[in-house]
Amino acid sequence: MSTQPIIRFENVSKRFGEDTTVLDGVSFEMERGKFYTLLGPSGCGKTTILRLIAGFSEPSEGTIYFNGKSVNQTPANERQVNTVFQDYALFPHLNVYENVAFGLRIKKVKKPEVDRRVKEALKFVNLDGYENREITEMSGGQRQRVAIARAIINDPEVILLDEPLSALDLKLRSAMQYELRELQQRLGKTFIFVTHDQEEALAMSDEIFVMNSGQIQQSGTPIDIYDEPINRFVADFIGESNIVSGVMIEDYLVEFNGKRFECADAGLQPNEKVDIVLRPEDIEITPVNSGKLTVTVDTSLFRGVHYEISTYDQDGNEWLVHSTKKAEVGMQIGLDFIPENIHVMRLNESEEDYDARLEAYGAADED
Ligand SMILES: Nc1ncnc2c1ncn2[C@@H]1O[C@H](COP(=O)(O)OP(=O)(O)OP(=O)(O)O)[C@@H](O)[C@H]1O
Repeated sequence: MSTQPIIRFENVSKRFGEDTTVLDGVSFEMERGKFYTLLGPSGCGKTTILRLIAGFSEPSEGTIYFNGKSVNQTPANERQVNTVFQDYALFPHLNVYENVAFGLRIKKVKKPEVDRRVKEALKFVNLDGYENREITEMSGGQRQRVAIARAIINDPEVILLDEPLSALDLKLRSAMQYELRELQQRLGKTFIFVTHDQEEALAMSDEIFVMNSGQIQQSGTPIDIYDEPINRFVADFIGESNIVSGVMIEDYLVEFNGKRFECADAGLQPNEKVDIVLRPEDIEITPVNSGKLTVTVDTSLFRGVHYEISTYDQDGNEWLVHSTKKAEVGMQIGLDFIPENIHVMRLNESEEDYDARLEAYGAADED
């Protein structure tokens, strides 16, 4: 099997008119058989990337490759791609069988083969026996599965999913997250999933592309992105964080909150201004005299596994802590953290420079 990326974007931009740049020189590669998630706030360009891959839209600049060949001139119906839309775009006047068979009917596939493939696709999504049901009689989760059966029936190499879970209630949504992931692994196809829900992205993906304003800010495994965010935007978007400004005094020594702390980062300029991230679950509560910072407890909420404790320091900055220890509101406490959990971020570092620096200094591997 080919080892080249199944999809490659090379400097792809998308503009509408003179003033609207929706994608700005985006480059990435996607491997066969992986679950990718495009994650970012509303309007950052996620759907635009899906539309370009599907061939519903053309790049203003740059090249899109499938299996190493440019598809800039390839019409949508000749691409090895199928899309599951947010509202599933099922035909309400057709039953389950006819909805799933639709793509094969268009291709004039013979009846016995249509029968066989529809049955197979429905079995795959655990809907065998539902052939004659009307779409209007199916629940949200079942409709989702019909949409997936319809998407896989032509055996595409890539399946695009544009916020397919956003219409479902919370409980069904997490069940479907699990189901989709499991289905992708059974199928072994490349899935490209769009969401603005970071927990969903972390739970489901092999790789996440975090997007903002038409650019990919960072790509990597959920753990990489959570543990080593490249900048303030990614740190803030992926999970709750304490983010403060600081100064890198020298390799492995950083200053914030008026104090100096040992850290695991290196390869920056002496006295370079940086942003610091400390995750709430990486902070320990201690007595005042043994903490690295002294704070006052503002609120404390019990969240089942841990307390979510909001505190503030002498300058009024908030420090959020997740701890199994209880802390009384109004009390002064100490906060402790290990050097490896102080994440230092350069203010404007490109992903390539960032990756090269981590490789050179091994900061990511020390904990
Ligand atoms: N045909 C168009 N003409 C002008 N602007 C457009 C057009 N299509 C999309 N846009 C703009 O492109 C930007 C990106 O849109 P896109 O749908 O890719 O975002 P998104 O990240 O998928 O957002 P959401 O999560 O809200 O769906 C938006 O600001 C949108 O208004």
